[in-house]
Amino acid sequence: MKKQVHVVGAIIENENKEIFCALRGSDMSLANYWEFPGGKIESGETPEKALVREIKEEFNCVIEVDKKVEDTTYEYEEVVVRLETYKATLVQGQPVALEHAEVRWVPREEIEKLNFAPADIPAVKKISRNQ
Ligand SMILES: Nc1nc2c([nH]c(=O)n2[C@H]2C[C@H](O)[C@@H](COP(=O)(O)OP(=O)(O)OP(=O)(O)O)O2)c(=O)[nH]1
Repeated sequence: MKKQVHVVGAIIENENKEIFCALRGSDMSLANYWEFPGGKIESGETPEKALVREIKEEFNCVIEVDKKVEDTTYEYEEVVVRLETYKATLVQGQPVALEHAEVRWVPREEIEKLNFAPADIPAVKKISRNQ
């Protein structure tokens, strides 16, 4: 059976209705795909707690997690990913890319132009439709 991973992603929006997007580096799995920043939920963690921890670890800032946007399961060649995405806002600091190749604040209606990881597409579509 394929490895199953349960991941959370943050859709962080600023006051200009721009979304924070992160590009995975060429040394990461799913290399060169854009994603909503986040990562794997550790055992005993709530999705919200995992998101706050991952964003602090990878971008050195603090977010507040808001409502859930999407819950998608996507089967990649080697792994099955369940990705839950949540709206979030920055409450402390500005995100800096500690592990990613690039980060960008992208106007909500333009995020569909980025090459997002396949598991993210349902959330990308929802967000760009203004939901
Ligand atoms: N953080 C995040 N991961 C995503 C998204 N979409 C998506 O398919 N993934 C996948 C990529 C990874 O396989 C996994 C997240 O893992 P991670 O970012 O915490 O860890 P990682 O790169 O070290 O993963 P791995 O190579 O060790 O398996 O979920 C997304 O929007 N955000």
